[in-house]
Amino acid sequence: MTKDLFDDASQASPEQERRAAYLRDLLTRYNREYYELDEPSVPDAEYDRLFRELQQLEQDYPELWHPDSPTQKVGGQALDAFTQVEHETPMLSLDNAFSEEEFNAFVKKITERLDSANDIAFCCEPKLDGAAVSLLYEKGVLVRAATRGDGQTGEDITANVRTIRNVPLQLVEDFPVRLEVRGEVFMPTHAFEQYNQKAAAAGEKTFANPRNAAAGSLRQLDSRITARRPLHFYAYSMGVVSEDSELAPTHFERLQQLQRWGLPISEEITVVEKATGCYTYYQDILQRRENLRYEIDGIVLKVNSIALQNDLGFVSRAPRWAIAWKFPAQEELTIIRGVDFQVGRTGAITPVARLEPVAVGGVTVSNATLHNADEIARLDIRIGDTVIIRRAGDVIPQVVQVVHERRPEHAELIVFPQHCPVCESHIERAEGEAVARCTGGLICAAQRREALKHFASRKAIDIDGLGDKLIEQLVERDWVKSPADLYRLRVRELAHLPRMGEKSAEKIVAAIGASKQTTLPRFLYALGIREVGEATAANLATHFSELSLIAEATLEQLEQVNDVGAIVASHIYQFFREPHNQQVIDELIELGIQWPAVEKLAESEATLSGNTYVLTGTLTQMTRDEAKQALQARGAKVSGSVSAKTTAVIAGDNAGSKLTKAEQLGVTILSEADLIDLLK
Ligand SMILES: NC(=O)c1ccc[n+]([C@@H]2O[C@H](COP(=O)([O-])OP(=O)(O)OC[C@H]3O[C@@H](n4cnc5c(N)ncnc54)[C@H](O)[C@@H]3O)[C@@H](O)[C@H]2O)c1
Ligand SMILES: [Zn+2]
Repeated sequence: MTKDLFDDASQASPEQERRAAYLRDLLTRYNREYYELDEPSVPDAEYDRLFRELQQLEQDYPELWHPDSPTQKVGGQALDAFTQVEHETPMLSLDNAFSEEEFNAFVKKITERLDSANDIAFCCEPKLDGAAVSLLYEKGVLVRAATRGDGQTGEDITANVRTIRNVPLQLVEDFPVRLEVRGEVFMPTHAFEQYNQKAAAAGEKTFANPRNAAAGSLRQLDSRITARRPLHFYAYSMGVVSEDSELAPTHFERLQQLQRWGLPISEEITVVEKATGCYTYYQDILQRRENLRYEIDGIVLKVNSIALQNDLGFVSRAPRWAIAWKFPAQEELTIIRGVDFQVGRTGAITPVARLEPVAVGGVTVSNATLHNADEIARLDIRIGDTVIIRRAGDVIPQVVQVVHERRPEHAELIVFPQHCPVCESHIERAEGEAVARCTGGLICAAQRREALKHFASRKAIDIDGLGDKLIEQLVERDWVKSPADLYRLRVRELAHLPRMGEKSAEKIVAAIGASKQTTLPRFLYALGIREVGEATAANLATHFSELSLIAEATLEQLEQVNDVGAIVASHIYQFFREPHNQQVIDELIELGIQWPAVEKLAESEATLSGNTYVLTGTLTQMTRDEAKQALQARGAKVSGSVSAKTTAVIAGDNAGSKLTKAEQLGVTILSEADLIDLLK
């Protein structure tokens, strides 16, 4: 087939036409979500790719060009809820470079336009990731602040901006009569993380990233809300300035002028000669990106001479004299392929998403933590979902959001396992706790090392000479899988370990043998039941006096024990319901672990058994501790908080909130005299 020269190759195909229309619609929607709702549904990297694709189509096929195309526009519409502000000169966007080649192309273009011999000086600035604002000062006083809006019309956010601590309300020194300043409002990284933590704890909305946090906080209708958000401002250029003051001939010096008048500017701004200086600056800031106090998505390079800036001028949406050289994106799109459940050293089960590998922040990421079941529910993640992954600094990659519009039809729900993937023990999630845990503390390979260290420790079974290093060696060689295996170790085996002679091996085996003679509280503590410390172990021992009674106790019976609340009771209960744990205990006892019988309180002395008291206020005849001991000696439980289960509150002088609570719940209130009667 011969190619007809007049067959117009630059005609867009119907498919390309449809694609361009589709991209225009999609980007218009993304703009609305990003600029007007402060709630983007895709990461910037995805937006930028689609934007570039549309730009390319419009460039290749001029007939696809459209005045309403997002490529011709800046930002989004100003919201009607705010008073609108007409900008005296438009607030534009910036052209982007995503690589060194693209930056070189920018330099080449301006060098040609300026007819200059490649010796242009550039002002280099970090590209702050927040929201652009215009501040108007009249006679040195901040009279108006506005968002960029669509570049022509912005929103009046004066009341909100006045609450930002480092925005001066009054200028100083030789400021011009009228000055418009442009700059970025952003949320420093640390403040953003703190804010999100607090918001999550209070069940409030969190932000996906500092940029959304800043933009969302800035456009609050109630400035008291903005005041509570940790916002910050840096100026990066002048807008309209009255003629009474002489402006410097370079951009950098003008920033210095702004600083002299009291406006904060970033400490990272410098001037370099030629493009090579820009590379060095790019590398330097990229390397320090994680250590900056705020998030940046690249650097901005501006022709420093104002005269040259004026020669270069503007295109529709951006100046020709500046470029944003973007850093690798910290947020990317990828797909959740599956979820693995990992068991930590303390039995905590962590769901980890297996991802379609993706480059984020310059690193390939193929896993991201999902934290816990609540987080999975909060994000509403399913297997097969397209999600936004964020990797900033040294923090482990996070899934910030599901892109719901890209959910495939058969996306699978994530099912939290009931049994430990390592040891198959039951997984327990205590009420009110976010973390689910494997209950096979004594046998779970994932927890073995820590469980054994605890078992052998001084306050537990107390095996002299069995230190952490040795335990690690034993676990690594698989010689010891549970505490019972310790009692099966032989001198012959041990002596083979590095740096261990026959003598030391004998000593250790002897120490292990000696530990068989123990006490019930020590044994209970050594089992490593969650939240059962030494004191609780001792209370359990005196209350029940026999291990079998503890193992068989109901939740209600366990809650009768001093210092045992509903949560601890459930940990104890679950522990003994796990067959593996029971098996290890049986083995230990078979191997000769024993303890002297614990004296149980005689029936006749346990006059207050089954009762729970709360002590509050100041007693005169005895201290609160003495009262507590006396009550406990009679079999009563002394609790720290009042509930409907409380038998009575014993109120001394100046009793406070516990007394009020008792009154509210209708719990009996006793005086110190009543207490003395009880103890007779
Ligand atoms: N995720 C989405 O759905 C979505 C939608 C729309 C836009 N976006 C993102 O926004 C970008 C376009 O936004 P844009 O038009 O605000 O452009 P931009 O963010 O690429 O660059 C212009 C802006 O940079 C800011 N800036 C920061 N430091 C500066 C400095 N030192 N000097 C000058 N300006 C500085 C200013 O606010 C200025 O308005 C896109 O590239 C995309 O990444 C994302
Ligand atoms: Zn386990």
